Amino acid sequence: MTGPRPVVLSGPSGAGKSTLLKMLLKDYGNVFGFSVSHTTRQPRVGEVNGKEYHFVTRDQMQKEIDAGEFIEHAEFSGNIYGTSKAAVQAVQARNQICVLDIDLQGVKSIKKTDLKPIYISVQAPSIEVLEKRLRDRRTESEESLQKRLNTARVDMELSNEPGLFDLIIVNNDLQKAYSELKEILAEVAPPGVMCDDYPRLQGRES
Ligand SMILES: Nc1nc2c(ncn2[C@@H]2O[C@H](COP(=O)(O)OP(=O)(O)O)[C@@H](O)[C@H]2O)c(=O)[nH]1
Ligand SMILES: Nc1ncnc2c1ncn2[C@@H]1O[C@H](COP(=O)(O)OP(=O)(O)O)[C@@H](O)[C@H]1O
Repeated sequence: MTGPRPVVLSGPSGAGKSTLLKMLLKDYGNVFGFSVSHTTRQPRVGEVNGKEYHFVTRDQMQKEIDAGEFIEHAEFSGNIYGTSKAAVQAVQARNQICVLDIDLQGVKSIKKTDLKPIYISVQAPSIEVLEKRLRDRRTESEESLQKRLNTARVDMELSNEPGLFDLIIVNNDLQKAYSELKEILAEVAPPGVMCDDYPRLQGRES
């Protein structure tokens, strides 16, 4: 793989990965590009096919996995999620730094590839806070919420494994978490880009 190192964001459902990613892409959307995963889960209200995910059926996804079109895939909370080769190539073709939002199984799979990203884990301050955030988000059924909380407990435990992540961001105060994210991304972004003035200079700040 050539070009700048990609970035992996992982961490429990509800920890704040999508929120931080949205902030990053709003401010630095010409520097970073999101790797749009495939999933068999149903779209949430407001989610657009091809933007947050490529929403596909299990049959369709399994066929593409069998055809070798995925870099990695995993079963999460009763659905398949996966990163296609095309998703990463699309970002790299735009000369952007590729950002992947994947679960812990995805992290372990990506570690076996030659992608060599920076690995960042986003964690909530506690399981209680995580549960409140997930409930307040109102995207999950009680069953899906419980599955996510169970997976989150495992994620919180395993993510502390030395060497697994380059950085663990505890997302308590959102602005502080975002600053920490920008600070580590300065290591992969072109010099000077991650300065606070960049979004304003690009006319990207609201
Ligand atoms: N392994 C893997 N995990 C993914 C991929 N895309 C999303 N995920 C993970 O799947 C989990 C569930 O995602 P989602 O259903 O969007 O729920 P949310 O994280 O609560 O917003 C999250 O932990 C994501 O990081 C992928 O392509 N591969
Ligand atoms: N620092 C924070 N403080 C309070 N609420 C937050 C914070 N970060 C994210 N949230 C909220 O928590 C919920 C889960 O965040 P989200 O970005 O969807 O998590 P993830 O993508 O990791 O599943 C969302 O409703 C979001 O608005």
